[in-house]
Amino acid sequence: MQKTTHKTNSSAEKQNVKAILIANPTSGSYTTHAHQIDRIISTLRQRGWQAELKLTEASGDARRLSREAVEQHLDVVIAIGGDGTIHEVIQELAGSDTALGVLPSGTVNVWAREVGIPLDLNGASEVLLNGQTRRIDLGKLDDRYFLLMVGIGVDGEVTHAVEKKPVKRFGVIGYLLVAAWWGARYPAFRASLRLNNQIIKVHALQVIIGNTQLYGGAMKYTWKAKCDDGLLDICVVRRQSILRRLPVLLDFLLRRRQRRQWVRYEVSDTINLTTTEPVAIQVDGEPVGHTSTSEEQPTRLTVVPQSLKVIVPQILPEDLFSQPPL
Ligand SMILES: Nc1ncnc2c1ncn2[C@@H]1O[C@H](COP(=O)(O)OP(=O)(O)OP(=O)(O)O)[C@@H](O)[C@H]1O
Repeated sequence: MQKTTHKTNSSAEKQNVKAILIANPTSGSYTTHAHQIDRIISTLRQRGWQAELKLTEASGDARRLSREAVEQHLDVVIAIGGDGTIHEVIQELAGSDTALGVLPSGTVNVWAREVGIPLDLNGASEVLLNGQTRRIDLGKLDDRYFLLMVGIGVDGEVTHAVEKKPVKRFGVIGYLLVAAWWGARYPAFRASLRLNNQIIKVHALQVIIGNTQLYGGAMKYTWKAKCDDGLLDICVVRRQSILRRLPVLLDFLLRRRQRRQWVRYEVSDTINLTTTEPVAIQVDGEPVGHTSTSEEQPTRLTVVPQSLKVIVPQILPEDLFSQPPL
């Protein structure tokens, strides 16, 4: 991966930082990391941070604690969990001056992988102390913010199915089994997307609308996306016969150039989407209902430029950011 370096004078800035660490104890690898967290908090305090740890007890707690952090004008909310916990936190950090920091302890940790935050917590805590702060865009699906992407179609169905079934407890393996089942039998859907300057009609297996590039920790559907350019990237995977689906998936997994032939790729800052039948949606990996079939009230996606402060490594993937450091 190509990398670029933007040095900022972060060590001077990062003293007297007021932070809360919000940990999801049910996230993928939390139990194996729990012992490290106390030591990391001690280190942060030694470096002049006011840092307090709170554990969530249920879904929704991370959002509530983040709202309180913004109200108290804290500098940083550190999410200890995966992309689902981050998804809750950004709902309240959006539009504020409170920055998102991450100690990744989820199953896949797409955001951490995307920007190069180390998956070992000591490495990730170094990023908190010596990283840089950037402002990035957030996408919005109706009233809900998203950091990574919205998926409509096969992955929406898979996310909804995993949520309902006991396979969730088998982690990535359970998810892959459900994905294989749905990937083979999913019928295509018809969608209409009204973008800035055009209306496109598609017959698709999958529509991905990305603020960032990485998908599922491995693939890139929206491979041209920049997280601070004021635009969303749209990748429509066209309908394929059942026999063709596996080779198409392999093209994406192996990031082969030829994957481009299977998709329609667009960019826009607004997308009004309708489908002929309701289609399942996932947002940052969370299941969130179905698409609208009504032209009068379409499913609406927008981008909110520069709405989230994030702490990221000094060395970033060069093709993910378009703006200079703060
Ligand atoms: N204490 C809790 N009990 C139950 N669910 C929780 C709790 N705290 C948060 N959650 C929910 O758990 C879900 C999954 O969390 P999270 O995404 O952090 O972990 P993960 O699924 O292991 O990681 P990833 O999304 O990176 O694969 C989220 O929807 C979040 O809202």
